[in-house]
Amino acid sequence: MDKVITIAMPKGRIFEEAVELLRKADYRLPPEFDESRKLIIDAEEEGLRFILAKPMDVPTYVEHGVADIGIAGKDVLLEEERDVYELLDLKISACHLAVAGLPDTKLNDVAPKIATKYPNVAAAYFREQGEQVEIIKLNGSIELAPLIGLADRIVDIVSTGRTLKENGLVEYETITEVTSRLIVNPVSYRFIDSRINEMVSRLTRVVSDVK
Ligand SMILES: Nc1ncnc2c1ncn2[C@@H]1O[C@H](COP(=O)(O)OP(=O)(O)OP(=O)(O)O)[C@@H](O)[C@H]1O
Ligand SMILES: O=P(O)(O)OC[C@H]1O[C@H](OP(=O)(O)OP(=O)(O)O)[C@H](O)[C@@H]1O
Repeated sequence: MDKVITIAMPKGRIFEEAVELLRKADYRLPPEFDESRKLIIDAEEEGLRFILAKPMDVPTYVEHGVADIGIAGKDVLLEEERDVYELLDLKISACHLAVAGLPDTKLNDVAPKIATKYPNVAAAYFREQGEQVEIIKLNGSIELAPLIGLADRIVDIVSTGRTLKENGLVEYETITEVTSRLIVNPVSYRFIDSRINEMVSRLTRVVSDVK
C-alpha cells in the first residue's frame, strides 16, 4: 500500500472551488466534504488525507511536512514566504491585492499609515516605491481603517470591488493578481514525486475548464 498523501485544504472561500476542481480531476472525495465539521477527512480509496486549515496557515503545515501538499492563495504565499514549492496555478478564487483609500487623498509625506492583513506584502510594496510608511496589522474589516482615521491607505484583497464601493473607498494601485496555487513540501516532492506529478497533470487538465 502506498503512503497516504496529506493535503492541507483551506477552509472558507477557496474550499468549495478546490473540492470542485479535485472532483473534476476524478478524485473521489467522500460525502464529509459536503457537510461536516471534521477537520481531518480521509479519502481512503484515493490514498489521500485532507486536513482543513485556516487559509493563512496552509503554507505552515506544508513547510513543516505535516502536509505533503497544500492549496493556498498567492496572497498568502507572498505574505508567509514559506519554504515550499509552488507547482501549479489552479486559477481558482481569483482576486487581486490592492492599495485603497478615501478618494482624492494624497499620502502624507511623513510616515503615512497603512492598515492591512498583509504586513509583509505591504511593507515590501511601499519599500519598492521608495515610500516610508507605518504598517498597522489588522485581522479583518480592513476597510474600516480609513473611514475612522486609523490609516491613510489599506492594502487588501479586492474581488468584486463591492466592499470598497459600499464604504466609499477607491482603489489607487493594484499590487498583484491573486489565484490559488498547489504547493508541495520539498522533501515530500523528492520522495513521492510520481504521485504528486500525477496529481499535477490531472489537475492541469481540468484547470483551464474551470472558471
Ligand atoms: N473576496 C475575497 N476576499 C478574501 N479572499 C479572497 C477573496 N476572493 C478570493 N480570495 C482568496 O481566498 C483566500 C481567503 O479565503 P477566506 O476569506 O475564506 O479566508 P480568510 O479571510 O483568511 O479567513 P478568515 O476571514 O476566516 O480569517 C485569500 O487568501 C484569497 O486567496
Ligand atoms: O471586492 P469584494 O468582492 O467586496 O471582496 C473584498 C472583501 O472581501 C474580503 O473580506 P472578508 O469578507 O474576507 O472579510 P474580512 O477580511 O473583513 O474578515 C476582503 O478583505 C475585502 O474586504
